Amino acid sequence: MKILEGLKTETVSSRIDNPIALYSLVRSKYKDTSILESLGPVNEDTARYTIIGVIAAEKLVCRDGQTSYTDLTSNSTDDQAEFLSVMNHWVKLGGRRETPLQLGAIGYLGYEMKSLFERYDQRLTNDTGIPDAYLVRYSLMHVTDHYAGQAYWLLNDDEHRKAIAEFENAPCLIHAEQHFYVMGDITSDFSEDEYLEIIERTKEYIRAGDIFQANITMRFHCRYDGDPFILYLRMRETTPNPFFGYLDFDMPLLSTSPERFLKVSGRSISSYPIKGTSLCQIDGIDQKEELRNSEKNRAENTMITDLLRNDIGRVSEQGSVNVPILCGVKKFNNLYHLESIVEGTLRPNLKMSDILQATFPGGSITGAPKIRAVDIIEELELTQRGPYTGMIGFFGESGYIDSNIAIRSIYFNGSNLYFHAGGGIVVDSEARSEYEELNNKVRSISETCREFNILKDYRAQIDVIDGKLLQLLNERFHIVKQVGAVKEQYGIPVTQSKRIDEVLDKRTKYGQELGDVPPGLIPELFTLIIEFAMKEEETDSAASAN
Ligand SMILES: C=C(O[C@@H]1C=C(C(=O)O)C=C[C@H]1O)C(=O)O
Repeated sequence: MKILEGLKTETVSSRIDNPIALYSLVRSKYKDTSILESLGPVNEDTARYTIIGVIAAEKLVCRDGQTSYTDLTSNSTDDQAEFLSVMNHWVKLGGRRETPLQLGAIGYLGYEMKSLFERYDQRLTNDTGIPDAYLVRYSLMHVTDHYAGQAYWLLNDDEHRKAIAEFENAPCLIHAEQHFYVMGDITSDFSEDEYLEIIERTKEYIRAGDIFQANITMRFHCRYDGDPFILYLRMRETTPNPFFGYLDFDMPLLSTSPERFLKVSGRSISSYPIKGTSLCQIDGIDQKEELRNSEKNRAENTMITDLLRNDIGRVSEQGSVNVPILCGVKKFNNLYHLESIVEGTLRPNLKMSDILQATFPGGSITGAPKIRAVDIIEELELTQRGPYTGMIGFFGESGYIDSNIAIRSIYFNGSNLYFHAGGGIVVDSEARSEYEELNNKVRSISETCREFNILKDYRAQIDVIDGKLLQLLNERFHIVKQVGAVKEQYGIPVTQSKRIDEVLDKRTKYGQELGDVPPGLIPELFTLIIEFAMKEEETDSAASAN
């Protein structure tokens, strides 16, 4: 099948200054839309652009090693497409536009796409149904440059002018469907003990000399209902990070990643490996210097930085690779991470596939050396990673690429949502603190999901009522103690069968009149209360007898 040619891109300026509101409207009108956002303080490099994929023209979807390419304008599909040749066709490296002001594709390459580049062991199977890769090439996009305070439409089809006019004139409000709920508890595939055991096995491989480091991860899931975009809107508030995105594909994917994988602009290529994690505060004490000086975390990061130098070196001019920052401490919400920067100058005449071949999957989520680490991961982990630890990004037709490492990300298959977390394991890793670190990494996602638990409001009401019940019980037993004292003083026996029968009878009848109290509960509950009350009275008498 003929793949659509990259047509001349036209740039039209836009007055819209609230891209997330625009996106909420875009997704209500079109299929396969997407938004990439960089959240946090705006500067020249990060939090600069918001990129919205508005009208989809082509898509590329990979499942179990099979790639299908669809030309959405004619609705024709080729089920035997070659993933990398389509990507090479879509992205021409070395273009002169060094910003995302160019049409292009948005989407993800999941971790399983690794098998395009190397013969890795394959043991785990896809049990979620999420495609291994999903990329959409757009003929209408909207890009906001927050640093320059400007916004643009990019289009290659005059027909889209009507849509642009409609969006420009629409009220700038966030459109979101009614609800998003999470049902039941979040469960993980490993129990804590199993995870600790896996960490020990990883360390055995390290001691045996197979690897220096492996990034071992686990999956969490729970049931959901409704529109995941509502969760995305909330995550923007709870955990703003520089590599956010929402891909509104057949199975939506949202990312709150802090980590840049690859940026390509003109001939420069860079990667910002993150490795080394700590809560910002432990017992009220700031952990920045602790992390900066942690030998273990610095070693973890340095190994991966070295791996990235090697990977980027494979596509860079000789002598051009350098590391302007090694182990810088950066704050991402409640976490500090060590982040390095590796950059190089691309050799001329490279293709997109050369870059992926040299670097994918990212070293920070595999370990070192990469190939052996990936095989060990396949042996030790319990589930496929899906989009997690792959890359999510923008692939511009003139060669501007910006992408994240798809960590702190959630994918949705219609009934369940899934997210994963993990960390780099080295020889001196302590299994229990690795488990804690992993939980710190998912905390913002799991806590935000819990806010949407369908039972949350009811549970809160029950908590209040239970509080009142407990106070009343406390009052009741306070009086029971006084009764005990009186019985003791006047020699009245603690057990008063007639009174017990009376109380049980009256309470049971009153319970029935109330209507909602289950009939069997009251006699059982009050028998128990009276039993304990008599014990209290007896203890009281015994105490005063002593
Ligand atoms: C694997 C994850 O994170 C990776 C591991 C890190 C670490 O070990 O310190 C830090 C950032 C990521 O490269 C994750 O968040 O799930």
